[in-house]
Amino acid sequence: MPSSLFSQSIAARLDMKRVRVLVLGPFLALGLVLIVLWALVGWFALVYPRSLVQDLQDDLESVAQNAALETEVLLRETEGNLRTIDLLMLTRKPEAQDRDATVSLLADTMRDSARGMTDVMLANTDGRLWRIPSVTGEPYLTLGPDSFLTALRRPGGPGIVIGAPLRLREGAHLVLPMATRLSARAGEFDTVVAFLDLDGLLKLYRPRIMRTGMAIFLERKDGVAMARWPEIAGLLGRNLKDLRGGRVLPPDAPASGRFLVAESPVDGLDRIVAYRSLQDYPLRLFVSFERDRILAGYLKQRRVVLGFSMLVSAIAIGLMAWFTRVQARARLREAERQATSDASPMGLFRCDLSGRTVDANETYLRLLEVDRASLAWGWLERLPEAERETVRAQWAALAATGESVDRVRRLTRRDGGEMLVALRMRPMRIDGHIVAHAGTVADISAELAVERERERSQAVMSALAQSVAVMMLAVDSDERVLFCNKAFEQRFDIAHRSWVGRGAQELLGDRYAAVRPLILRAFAGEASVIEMREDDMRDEASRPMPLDVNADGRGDARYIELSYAPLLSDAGTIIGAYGVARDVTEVKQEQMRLLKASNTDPLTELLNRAGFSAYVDAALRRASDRGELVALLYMDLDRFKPVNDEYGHPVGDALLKAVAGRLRHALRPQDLVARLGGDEFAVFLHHVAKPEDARVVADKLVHALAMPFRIGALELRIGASVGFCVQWAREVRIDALVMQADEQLYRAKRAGRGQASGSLCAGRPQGQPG
Ligand SMILES: Nc1nc2c(ncn2[C@@H]2O[C@H](COP(=O)(O)OP(=O)(O)OP(=O)(O)O)[C@@H](O)[C@H]2O)c(=O)[nH]1
Repeated sequence: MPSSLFSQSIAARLDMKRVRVLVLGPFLALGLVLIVLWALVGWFALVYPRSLVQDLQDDLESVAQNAALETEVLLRETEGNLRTIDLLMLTRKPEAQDRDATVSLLADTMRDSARGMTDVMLANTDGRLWRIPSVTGEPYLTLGPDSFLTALRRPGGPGIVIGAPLRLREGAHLVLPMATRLSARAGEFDTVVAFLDLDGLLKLYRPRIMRTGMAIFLERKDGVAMARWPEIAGLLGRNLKDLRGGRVLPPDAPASGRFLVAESPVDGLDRIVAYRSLQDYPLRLFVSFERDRILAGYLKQRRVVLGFSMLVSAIAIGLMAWFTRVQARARLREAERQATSDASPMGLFRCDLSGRTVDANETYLRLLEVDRASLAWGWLERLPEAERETVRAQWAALAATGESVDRVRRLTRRDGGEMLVALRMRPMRIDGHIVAHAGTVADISAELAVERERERSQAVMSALAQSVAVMMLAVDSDERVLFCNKAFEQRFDIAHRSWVGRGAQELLGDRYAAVRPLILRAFAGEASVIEMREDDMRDEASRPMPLDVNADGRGDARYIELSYAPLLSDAGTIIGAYGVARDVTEVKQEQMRLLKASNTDPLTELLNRAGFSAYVDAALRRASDRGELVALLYMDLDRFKPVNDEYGHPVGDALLKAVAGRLRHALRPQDLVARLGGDEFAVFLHHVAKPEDARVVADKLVHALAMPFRIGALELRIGASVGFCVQWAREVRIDALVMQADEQLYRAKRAGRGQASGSLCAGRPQGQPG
């Protein structure tokens, strides 16, 4: 496997590991918390109660031991007292022992001073007991022959016996009898009995009861209840075996121990018990505690702990669900970021504060021909080897200072080709601290080539625009000047490039009004071309070039052709307008000269038939628009043919010229005069004030031509017949006018020549203003 692929797979594995840690980390942490929590809960639910019981049993055991010791001490003291009496009695006479003064003194002393001992008596074999001293001589108490004392008399029986609790008198405290055989019979007495005050014994126990629910119970090994605190009425003296569920430890049971009682026969409660056997007496001391009472506190705690644990678990599960959702969203965002980053036409990268690239998209890798394993400084391989270390040091310094980078670098491809790369980098800040850098890399080789090409073509275009004679102007959609060429600058006397940012109106001055409609049409997407006399551009509004009958195409008038078109962006949207203004005076003059030639009679330089027809058409339209009266006069020279015949055509031609001159002289400059052919002439009058004016003009012409003509040395007389008609321009067509005028001419000729005949129209037509 190639080393780069190998390290790439390691990098991928490391990346996956990082992702897994990030994804699973919170779940593992929460899972761990839950495991620890429930382990603690398990310990608390299963182990802790047992240890509670054990601790309690330890306590109970210690109480039992101490209480047993104290009981034993008390019993021993009592036994000691019994032995003392026994010894004393050995020294006394056997008669009337119960009244012996010394023994009585001793007994009294013991009653008063011995701990717990309330009385001492002597017993005979049939179970009757006498106090010491016996005041009455009568037995104080009768136990009967089968009392506990019988055990003393059994051969091999115990040296000392303890009887069941009894009352010496009705209503007196319970006492515990303890007896021993006298070493020597004293009369009928063979036994001395001491009575221990049970209350005194219980007083010993009471301080041991540390809490409610605790009990101390003294039991004789055969099962007889000897003492209990707290007291239970009717219990003492009874054998446990006789109670429900009662049970007695076997004689060979260990001297001490502990156990759980499911249900105590004494009070019917479940108890935890520790016991201790007295060493020298057949007694056991039980210390117990109500199981429910010790667990009550625990159970309350357990409810709290379980509730708390379930709450924590619910929160943890909720958190996990929330984490899952957050992570799903975050992963989706990350995947989206990754995909869009990879789809970006630009290389995107991030580098740390030491300048090492730590993340990049696919475009970056492809562009710089770097593989992910060598991401950190792989791009340096695109530089000449000699430069790499220097560039690396510079880059690291830039990254350390957090400087923004905007530069273009020339890099070498793996195949040896070159590319130009635009590099931009900016610091990433968190709370004002630079934590990393992010940037873009773009291959601008192609853009640069295009840009250079564009610059070149712009230079060419600009040079062309500056060198041509036509004026060029480009404005943006606010009519601010984007460009105007040298011809424009010169014509409008603007300093070079001083037009930058100025408004078209300011630049064009009084010509703006004429140009603006074209600019607006261009903004609307329409290209338009018009020709104007330059003088007219200064008028309020541009208007088409008027038909000037007398214009001869020469003179001072300059003509401009304006063409405007929309200025389009690369995207095809209109961003302004551009226009070209061309001086077309010479072309115009030539056009007018040709037009004039085609419309002019070369001999007389009057309009010919075609020219007359064209001009009359236009003049009639204009007159119609204005609601004017118009008149058409047809004229034929009288007796012209004889001049030709007599003096030749050149004289005839000269005469025709003279006629033309006289006609022009007789008419207003704006009246149209034409030679229709031969010796026929026509005159069109527009803006006739009243119909009769036409007759006046006709008569004036007849009169003008009746005057002799001087041609060279000749004086020639001819005349003219005129037919005319007058009509409201709005109501007549040209051919009708021609017909009428021709008819009237015919009439004038027939009437003897040298006169005018005409038809005048009726009054002003309806609806026509006066
Ligand atoms: N010199 C000259 N003569 C022309 C020209 N054109 C036409 N004519 C002549 O003009 C004459 C016109 O004829 P008419 O109108 O019958 O002659 P007229 O003598 O005026 O006759 P009335 O009109 O009846 O009086 C003809 O003899 C044509 O040859 C031209 O250009 N030059």
